[in-house]
Amino acid sequence: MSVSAQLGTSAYTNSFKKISGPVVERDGLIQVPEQDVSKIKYIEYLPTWTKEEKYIPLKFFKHVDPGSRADPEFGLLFPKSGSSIRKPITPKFGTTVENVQLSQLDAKGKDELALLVAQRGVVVFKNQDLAEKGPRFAVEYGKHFGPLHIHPTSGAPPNAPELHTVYRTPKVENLFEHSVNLLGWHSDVTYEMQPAGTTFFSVIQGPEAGGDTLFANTAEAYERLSPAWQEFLGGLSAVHSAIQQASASKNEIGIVKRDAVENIHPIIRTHPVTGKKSIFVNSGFTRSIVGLKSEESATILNFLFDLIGNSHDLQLRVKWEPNTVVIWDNRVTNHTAIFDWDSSEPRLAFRITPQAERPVNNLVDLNKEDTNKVYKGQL
Ligand SMILES: O=C(O)CCC(=O)C(=O)O
Ligand SMILES: [Fe+2]
Repeated sequence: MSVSAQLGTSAYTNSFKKISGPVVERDGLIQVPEQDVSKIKYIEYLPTWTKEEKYIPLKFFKHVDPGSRADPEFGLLFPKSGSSIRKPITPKFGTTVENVQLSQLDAKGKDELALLVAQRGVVVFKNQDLAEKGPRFAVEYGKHFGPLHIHPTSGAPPNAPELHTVYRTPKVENLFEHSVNLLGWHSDVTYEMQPAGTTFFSVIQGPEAGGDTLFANTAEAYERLSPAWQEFLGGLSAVHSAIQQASASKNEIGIVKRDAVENIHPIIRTHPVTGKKSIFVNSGFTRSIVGLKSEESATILNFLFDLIGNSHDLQLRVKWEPNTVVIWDNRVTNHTAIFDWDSSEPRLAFRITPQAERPVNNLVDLNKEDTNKVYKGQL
């Protein structure tokens, strides 16, 4: 197998049609076939595309993370006299929260939420009314956390292009025809200069069992490295690419809303709020290490993908129930969908994707457009 064939062949970037099923052109929109729509509870979240929808390249902006303004005592989320409760999912990673209604949080409550998510990596909220409030509410809600990313290829509700939807048709057959599993570990849109930070995801309809989402803690993955490797990797940066995702989408449904980009990010990034370091590579989008020979680069990246994807002792698994909303900090986690059900039950989810700062190794470089000076121009 060639070096390039070992990298970046994730289910996430390559198997849109296999996983999502066919789309048709109807009423001027590319969308799911009519017979599938009757099975869907919240049809306003179904993905749609138009060939005319085009966006100009994203521009740099300074990001002040809402978590940096938060009360570290969490007096609004978890008031001493209140009924809200939090339980860790694993000791260092993930928290489940009950008796907090996300839609009711004011600006200060949302700041606390950003801090909680930064500290715990993944936070699971049960019994939420976000889906019921509709796509536009979700969009307005998410803007507090950063400018919302419009995905270059994903489908979205017609009135909410900022949402990214994930849909699997009832009619996928022979899912494992070409691969023994469909795991696609990634963090979201890391090919952008400023990838996602505090990211919201809700599976609003899914199978009775299956379709869970796996998460890995990349801050903990960094802690597992020896000091020598921490130092070595701290001086390196990697190319993240949207090209495979865009070309798969172009071939399969003829859609690319924004030209594919590549960006270089430090392999070890530092979180602007917690100050913690994490490994910032993912098998979905990270292609090569700047300045290394191809075999060296592939060896290191495959080692890191393996550390993140196969260390079950730094991972957690979310089982979706109706009205669960999960928020992850995309800077300190990787995740993968799980396609393990072959019943005719569809699965429909939406994501709110606020962008955050340009990743930096050292916080002295925070919010400088030219942050990664030493790496620039080496694509
Ligand atoms: O469907 C899932 O469980 C995860 C999908 C995903 O990776 C995403 O929307 O960012
Ligand atoms: Fe994702």
